[in-house]
Amino acid sequence: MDVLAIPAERPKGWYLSLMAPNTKGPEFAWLDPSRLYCNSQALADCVQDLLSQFHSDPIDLVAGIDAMGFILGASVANTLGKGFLAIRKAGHLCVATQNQNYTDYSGREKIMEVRLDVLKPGLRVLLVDQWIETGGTMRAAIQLVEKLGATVVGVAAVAIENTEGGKWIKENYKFSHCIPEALQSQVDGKYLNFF
Ligand SMILES: O=P(O)(O)OC[C@H]1O[C@H](OP(=O)(O)OP(=O)(O)O)[C@H](O)[C@@H]1O
Ligand SMILES: Nc1ncnc2[nH]cnc12
Repeated sequence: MDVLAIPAERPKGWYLSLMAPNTKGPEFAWLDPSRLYCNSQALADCVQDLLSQFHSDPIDLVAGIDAMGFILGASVANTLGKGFLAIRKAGHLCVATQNQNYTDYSGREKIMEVRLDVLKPGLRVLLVDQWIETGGTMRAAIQLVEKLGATVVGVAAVAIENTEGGKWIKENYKFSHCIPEALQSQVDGKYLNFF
């Protein structure tokens, strides 16, 4: 595969075949989407797909989740001409933070944190992460934004699996993702036929 090649035709989600399956075992995520960020057209098309639901929504700030959500979130922010806020896994920020416990697809208890001096009532925030599997990580980020009084305009990720938590997000927030309807059942089954 030529990872950097830009095809002549670019149907919806064309870049998803750049993602690579887990070859290391169950303690890792089932997939690594990050190779699609290596292809500049793939990243640009992915960002446009994520923004397609939000063209009529005022957004003040994009927040991305540690770590891979930083890449996609910063790309979305840059495309929108807005700033970017990092939502961190605990233990890195040297300033006062709001913290939130959560459990993700690994089943491990984790803590996420955000600095106290950016989010405030009235601020409209678009939350971006690479992937939503159980939804635990995104739900914690939503809780952090809302605890500080800001508004979650919506949630964007390459994929939102139809898990209990993924469905909760879809039912309660405006959302966008990059998975064509015909591929969603493969994503939910954690196997893509193009691997
Ligand atoms: O919906 P969930 O089950 O909560 O899982 C989703 C989270 O897991 C992945 O990140 P991971 O913690 O693997 O870290 P990374 O971004 O550093 O790769 C992914 O990028 C989301 O942040
Ligand atoms: N990057 C990812 N790919 C697939 N499943 C995931 N679950 C959590 N992160 C994921």
